[in-house]
Formats: sequence, C-alpha cells, structure tokens
Amino acid sequence: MYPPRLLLGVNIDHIATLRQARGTRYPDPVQAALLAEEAGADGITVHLREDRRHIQDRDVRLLAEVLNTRMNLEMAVTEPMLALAEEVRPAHVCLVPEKREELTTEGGLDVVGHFETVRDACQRLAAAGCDVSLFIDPDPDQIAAAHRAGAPTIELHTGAFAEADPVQAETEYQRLVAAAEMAVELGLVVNAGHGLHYHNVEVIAAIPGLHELNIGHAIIARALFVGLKDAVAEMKRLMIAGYEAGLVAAIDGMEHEHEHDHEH
Ligand SMILES: CC(=O)[C@@H](O)[C@H](O)COP(=O)(O)O
Ligand SMILES: NCC(=O)COP(=O)(O)O
Repeated sequence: MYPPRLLLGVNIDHIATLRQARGTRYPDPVQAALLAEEAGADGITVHLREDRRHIQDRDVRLLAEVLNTRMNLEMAVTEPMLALAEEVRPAHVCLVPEKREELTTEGGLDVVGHFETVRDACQRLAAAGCDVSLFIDPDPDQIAAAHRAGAPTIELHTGAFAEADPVQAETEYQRLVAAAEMAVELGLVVNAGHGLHYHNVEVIAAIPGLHELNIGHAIIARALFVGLKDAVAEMKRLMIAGYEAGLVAAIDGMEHEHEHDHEH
C-alpha cells in the first residue's frame, strides 16, 4: 500500500507570473527549475494556460531540454495543447480543467461528464510516451471514471481541504484519505496537490498511498524571503516528516489489528 517514498514536484508557474508582470526576461522559470532540482525537487510542474498568463511555450520547450528530473505539464484538454504535448513529449502530462477568468484552478476535471474526450486524450498522450494524470476532486465517481478512461495516474485536488475552515477541513481530509485508498485499490498511482503550504503539508503527506505532492505557490512565495533552495528544502523536510508519521501510524494500526485477531 505504501510507495517507498513520497516525491515532491515543484510548480514554478509563479516565477513566470512575476516575469510576465513586466514583460522582462527575468526571473526565468527555467533557472528556477534547475535550482529547485538542486534543492531536492523530484520533478518540475508547469501549467501552460491557454491565456499564457505565466508559463510560455518557450519555457516548456526549454525545460524539456534541460531538466535533470522530469517535467509534469499541466494543461487543458484542447487540440492545440494535445498537439504541443505530442511534439514536446513531457514525461508526465496532467490534464486539468481551465476557465479563463479564474484566479487559479477551481475544481477537478469532470471525467464523468467528458468521458470520451478524456479517454481519447489519454490514449493520444500514452501513444506519445507520456504518463497521463487526471487532476480530479476526491470523488469516487471521478476516480472510477479516470480508471475506466485508462489514466495510469490521478492527482487529487487538495484545494477544498486547503481552503476549508477547521471543522470542514476534517471532512475534506477524510474524503482525500478515502479517495486515495480507493484509487490505490484500483491500481492507480495517486498524486495530490493544490493550495498546499508549510502548515498543512504534513497531514497531507501522512495519507497512505500517495506517490507525489505538487506544490507551487507557497514555495515560490517563501522563496522571496529565504531563497528558492531553502524554500524547497524546507518543504521537502516537512513532507518527509509527515510521510514518516503516516508510515508509523499505519504500522501501529496493523500491529493493533494483529493483536486483536490473536485475542479472538
Ligand atoms: C492544476 C493545479 O492545481 C495547479 O497546479 C494549477 O497549475 C494552478 O494554476 P495556477 O498556477 O495558474 O494557479
Ligand atoms: N497541481 C498543483 C500544483 O501544481 C501546485 O498548486 P499550488 O501549490 O500552486 O496551489
């Protein structure tokens, strides 16, 4: 049930947000990606939005050439995006829903509602050699549809958990735990992300079965004060602490069950 370690994908969109704010050449997300890798990032995530508000095509093409880890390209399910992914062939492509006017990604991909389109996109991307992931809400119907669509990987949207008040957060957390369990049982690789930060990452990292967390905004924001390398390293430290706590709790749970079986 437990992957041997939990990976950190660093999303560098907001380095590009700063660059685009002035239309300058700096700060360069490609330079940020290499620094993040040096600090321990296991992969680099970029979201090439249809309105090109931050990451540009040039960034995606250059990253494909220079990354030492692997690129996770987040994109909408549109013909131009699929064509670009087929040309660049990132190691991972994460299909996400997109609304032009949104501040950030608001909900998960509706795989149930757009089943044929998503299934066809999964097939095209797999044929191009990409590992396909679907960014979905922790919803059993969406997980089952993702599995039927042939996606090997899902990314659970942690936004509702991250934004919830303390009471609602527990409900959202249990939805994520149940979703991860269901997806692992179906044989899916399970990632998670959105809205994770230095104060909520440990509990998410403790969820059994997770493979990778994708985190961007909080890391780039902290980098302004401590530098990107320290910001990545601190996130990774907290993430691993959470993962190890989850592992200890799972082993304790199994031992407890074992003792209980012997008593009966
Ligand atoms: C799909 C997802 O959860 C985010 O990674 C997404 O990339 C957010 O988009 P912005 O970086 O534009 O906020
Ligand atoms: N898929 C989630 C991601 O890449 C990062 O999201 P955020 O940390 O910027 O909210």
